[in-house]
Amino acid sequence: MTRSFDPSLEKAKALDREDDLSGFREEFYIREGNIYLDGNSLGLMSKRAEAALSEAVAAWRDYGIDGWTDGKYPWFTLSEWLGEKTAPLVGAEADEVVVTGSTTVNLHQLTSTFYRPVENRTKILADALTFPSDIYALQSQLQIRGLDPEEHLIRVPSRDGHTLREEDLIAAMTEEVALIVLPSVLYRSGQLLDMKRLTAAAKERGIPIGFDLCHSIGAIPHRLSEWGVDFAFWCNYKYLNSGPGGTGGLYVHRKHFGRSPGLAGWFSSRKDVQFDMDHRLTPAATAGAFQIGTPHILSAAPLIGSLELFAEAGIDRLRKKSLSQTRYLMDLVEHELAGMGFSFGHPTEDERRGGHVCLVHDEAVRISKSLKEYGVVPDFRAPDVIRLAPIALYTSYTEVWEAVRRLKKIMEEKHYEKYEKKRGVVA
Ligand SMILES: Cc1ncc(COP(=O)(O)O)c(C=O)c1O
Ligand SMILES: Nc1c(O)cccc1C(=O)C[C@H](N)C(=O)O
Repeated sequence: MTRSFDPSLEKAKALDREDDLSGFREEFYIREGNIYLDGNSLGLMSKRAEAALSEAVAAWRDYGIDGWTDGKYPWFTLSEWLGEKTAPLVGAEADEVVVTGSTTVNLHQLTSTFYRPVENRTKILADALTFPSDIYALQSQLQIRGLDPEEHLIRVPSRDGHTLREEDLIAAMTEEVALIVLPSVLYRSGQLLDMKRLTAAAKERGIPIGFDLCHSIGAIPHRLSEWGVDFAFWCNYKYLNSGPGGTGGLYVHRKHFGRSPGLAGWFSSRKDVQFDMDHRLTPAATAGAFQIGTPHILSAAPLIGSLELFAEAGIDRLRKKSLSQTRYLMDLVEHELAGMGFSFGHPTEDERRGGHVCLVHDEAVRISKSLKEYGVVPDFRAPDVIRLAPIALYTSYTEVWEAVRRLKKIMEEKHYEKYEKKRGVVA
């Protein structure tokens, strides 16, 4: 915290007045009186996403089967078209990205494609803090190949339970490692890993490396092609606001174009020969080759509208505001909640934080429930984390200020003590 920090409401209002992105808030449906700080779990609906979904439904109504080739967004090429529009967000070329599948399915696809165990090089390198779905996917990939995950899946431990050290990850990149899969931003603590450094280290050792971008896409800029990242995968329903279960995305560096997909299907095909229906697959010479079956058009459609907003706002401006808002939130926490048992789960430097603030507290589960009753939507992640995500497209500084005011009241009045120390079904 700087000495000159001003915790007043007037300051929050002034920050809103100076904010050149504040107009984007009008694009979203925001529940009156509710402070939504959970856009890193499920982003809010924008009017453009809603319109794009309605347009897709109308195309189905109006064109029937011809919707595959006719209408404003022909379905046959929608996945590639959306990939092209997503590419600037991940720092890739247009044909290195495709919108398809889900995070977990895309990880299965990319592991099936890039994991090539040979002789003593059989291990997959991951970490102890990653999202469980990634671990389950990697464990099952090993099992399919008759390898014991206990022996072949390395999970680099955390020294403090919240963060990872790049040097520990690099030290684990041994000659036994055949594949590396890491998160860009850790889902619980919000730590941002140094993807450039990790990729360079993996390349030096000849190990393919991929990243789970669920908690960074739409929140921070990436330079995947330039860094030489081999592959990446993500969901579009968090910062990209594409709706619950919205179609995910993947990136494959162009040096791998021409590789056969580990999990093939007829949508892996080169478009011009797909309807020849030949039993020999001719994979697309782009990231499109890593699709499997018919695209989920209605689940992808909201992204058409969402990506327009990102093109207009620009990811660099969004990151700048996000850093300013998370810094403001951290300053308020330090100033207003000192001595109340809170600490930050992530490093505090800008270049090592993603888009959310991770508050660690022994009473996290009860405080989270209390916050919800007070109209602030956080999420709780067991055992002791409260995640708070101001979203640059729609959260105001005044809301951040008000959320901390309510949190302070909850702590002062010990309002959380009325709740059971037990998480909800979807926490
Ligand atoms: C980092 C991370 N990886 C994977 C997933 C799983 O994504 P999905 O359920 O869309 O496959 C999530 C969120 O659920 C996540 O946050
Ligand atoms: N995908 C989710 C869902 O279907 C229900 C509740 C939460 C989620 C999430 O996305 C959780 C999220 N991956 C996380 O960062 O914890």
